[in-house]
Formats: sequence, C-alpha cells, structure tokens
Amino acid sequence: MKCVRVKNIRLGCGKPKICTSLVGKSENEVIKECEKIYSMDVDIVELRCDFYEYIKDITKVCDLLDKIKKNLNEKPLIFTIRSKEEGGEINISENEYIDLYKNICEKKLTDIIDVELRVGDEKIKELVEIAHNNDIKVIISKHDFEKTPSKSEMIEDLIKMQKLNGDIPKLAVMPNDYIDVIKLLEVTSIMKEKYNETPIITISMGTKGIISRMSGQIFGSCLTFASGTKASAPGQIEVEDLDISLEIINKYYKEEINLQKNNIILIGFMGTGKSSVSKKLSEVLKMKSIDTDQYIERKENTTIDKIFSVNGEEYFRKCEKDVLLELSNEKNIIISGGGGIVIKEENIKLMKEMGKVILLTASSNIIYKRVKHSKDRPILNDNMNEEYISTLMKKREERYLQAADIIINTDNKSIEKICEEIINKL
Ligand SMILES: Nc1ncnc2c1ncn2[C@@H]1O[C@H](COP(=O)(O)OP(=O)(O)O)[C@@H](O)[C@H]1O
Ligand SMILES: O=C(O)C1=C[C@@H](OP(=O)(O)O)[C@@H](O)[C@H](O)C1
Ligand SMILES: [Mg+2]
Repeated sequence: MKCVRVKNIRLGCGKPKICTSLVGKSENEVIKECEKIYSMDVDIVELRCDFYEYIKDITKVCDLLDKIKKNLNEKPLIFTIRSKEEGGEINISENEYIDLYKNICEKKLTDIIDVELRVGDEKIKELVEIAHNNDIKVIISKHDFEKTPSKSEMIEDLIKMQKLNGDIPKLAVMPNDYIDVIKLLEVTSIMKEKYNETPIITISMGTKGIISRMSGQIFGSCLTFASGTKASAPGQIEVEDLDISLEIINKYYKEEINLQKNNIILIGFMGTGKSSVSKKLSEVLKMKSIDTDQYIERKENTTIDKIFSVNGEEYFRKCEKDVLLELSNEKNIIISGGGGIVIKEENIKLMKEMGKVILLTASSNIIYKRVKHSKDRPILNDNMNEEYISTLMKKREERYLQAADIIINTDNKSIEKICEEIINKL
C-alpha cells in the first residue's frame, strides 16, 4: 500500500496514527485545547470547525487556523466541517461550505481537509484539485450514526472515494450489534487485501465498536480518533489508553509487516563497517543497497564534509531524516545509515517500521584503526583519537540499542563473516 505522507507522519504504514479533535466554541477554548494536546502523544489534530462560533466568518476562521498552526508546530492539521446530516453541529449551505474549504486550501492553512462524500462528485473533484494544487491531502468521508450499511455498500462507498481521488477514504458507521462491528472490520480487511491503492480510515462507533479504534494495524485503518479534551464522536477513548492498545498490537504485529517488507537496515558507529557490509550483503543476497550518506551526497551534489562545513550538522540530520522518509515505502532493499542516524528519535521509529534493524558494533581501538586515515568524517576530523571515539560511542549507545533488532560485533571479523552472521540471524 502507498503511504500518505503529511509532514513527518506517514499514514498507512506501521502503527495507526492517533488524531484528536478540537471542539472548542471560541478561539480561547480552541487554543486552550491546543495547549493541552501539544504535550499528548497525538500524531494529528483535527479542527472540527462546525463547533466554532464564527464558522460563517471566513476571516475569523482563517485567523483561528493561523493561531492553531502556530500552537501545533509540527503536528499536521485536518480541517473539518461536519454537517448536521453526518453528526456535526452546523447547517451550512453548500456554497458556504465550498467557499470556506476553497479559501483555506488557497491560503494553505491546513495540511489535510475532510470533505463529505454527500457533497457530490463534481464539487468534490473541484475541492480535491484545489487541495492538491496547494499540497493539501484530502480525506473523503461518510458517516452513518444510525446503522451499519451492508458490506457491499460500504465497499462501494470507499472505492468511490478512491476514484474521486481522495487520498484517504473514511467511513464511520454505527453498529447495532457485534455482527455489525465484524462487518465493518471485514470491509476494512477486504479493502486492505483488494483495493489498497490508498490507506483508509474505518470506524465502528459507540462502545460496541471500540475494538475498531484499536485494531487498525491488523485490519487496515490508518488513523484512529481519541478524545483529547472531549470526545468528538461516540466511542472515543482517551489518548493514553488508545496508545497503550496500539503499542501492544504493534509490538507483536510489526514482525509480520517487517517480514513482508524484507528490508535490512544497518546502523552503528562510524567505522563499524555499515557501508562495506551493505555492499557485500547486496551481492550475496542480490538485493539493492542504498547508503544514506551516498544518497545525500548525490542529492545535494556535494560531499558530507562540505554539507557539515557549509550548512551545518542540523541540516545534514534533516537530510538523513528526509532520505529515510523517501525510502520508507521501499521493499527488499538494504539500507546503510550514517553513524548518527539514530540521533533523531523519529528515525528510530521509522527504521523499525521499515524492516530488520541490524546494529554493527566494534571496539573503539579497532574503529580508530579502521578510520584514522580517512578525511570523510567531519565529526572525527578534529577529534581523530580513540578516547573521543569511545566517549561519543558511549553517548550514543543507548540509541543504538533502542533501535537494534539484531546486534553483530565486528571485531576481527571479515566482511564476509559478518554477512554470514547477519544472514543466519535474519
Ligand atoms: N570488518 C572489517 N574488517 C576490517 N576492516 C573493515 C571492516 N569493516 C570495515 N572496515 C574498513 O573500515 C573502514 C570504514 O568502513 P565503512 O564500511 O565505511 O564503515 P561505516 O560505514 O560504518 O562508517 C573502511 O576502510 C573499511 O574498509
Ligand atoms: O556518526 C556520525 O555522526 C556520522 C557518520 C558518517 O557515516 P558513517 O557512520 O558511515 O561513517 C556520516 O553520516 C557523517 O560523517 C556523520
Ligand atoms: Mg558509511
């Protein structure tokens, strides 16, 4: 399945992402909610603009969005007007609805919009085009607060949303019994198996449907809504509780996903042999290999050393993160990272989602011998001694261990022997 990337979040890969909704009536209330959500483990925030007292005043809505964006910093934002017909708060005319969405897209005030399927094909197509032209992703949604429609009806709706070029179709339905919950989960699973051009969001609402909010990673729903400050729909549970359940499923389930992806990711301190092992492993396993340092040098058309001296280390770390995000949909490849790729916590998370992470280790005296004549490692250039290597290695050790699925010590071993050990442990 193709993942949908919004800022640093990838929808449709790994653990389902958690979204909470802002449901304040006044600007004050909304900003207070943002402040509270900021410290929570929430991946995405939705503004349920139908709750906002001045929804009909475009300038005020734009101002509000501007303030929310400043408060949320890097967290992606979904802009939603939920109509009364679909469980929302407001009756708004079609023209006002379209106008508001258009304005917000053109001003790039959100990262994602949620447009209701009931708006009609032509209007949706128009909004999707405007959103995409402004680099905004589109959720096309349908809600049924009364019942769970038939399986074929639900599948038809989701496929229709995909055909309308929605990036993420969303279906929320009400179960009247547990068979209804299972129907929704079956539809989700069928979509994952047969119609997986896009990630989808499915929800069986109410207390009966709670399992559907937790099981997205198994059946195939990429986003799950939790109550941050206040529930915005029936059945939402608290962020912390939801996160615990997602984490447990991820812990046992990611193995299956990683095996499907088949990627091998080599990490470790400078000079542990990541680049050399990756090249050899690529010949032996007949898998493509990509070295993030080389990839960055090619992309930036300069050397790592120059990037450090001209743009600084932080810029290089950003390049490293971007490379990983670019490679995150790849399958069957070997990636060798730079020694500092584990510094960013989000890289660790991403690498663990992408495949088996193999940590190469070596003693500092051996590393020193391997790298002492090289001038390619800016971090060591003025610190080329064993003591510095040992200190920095210790400083990073916890990160390496946190990321590793398999650990291979490389002291006094040939590259061939290291490859053999890796293959035996895969
Ligand atoms: N197992 C090993 N035995 C001997 N030399 C090695 C071994 N692994 C790497 N080297 C040498 O050490 C240097 C650094 O290796 P490299 O693959 O660039 O490491 P990294 O990518 O981890 O920094 C290279 O000159 C390489 O030939
Ligand atoms: O450890 C580090 O911070 C670095 C390691 C290098 O890669 P290697 O580990 O392949 O030498 C390279 O990414 C850069 O010089 C920074
Ligand atoms: Mg290397």
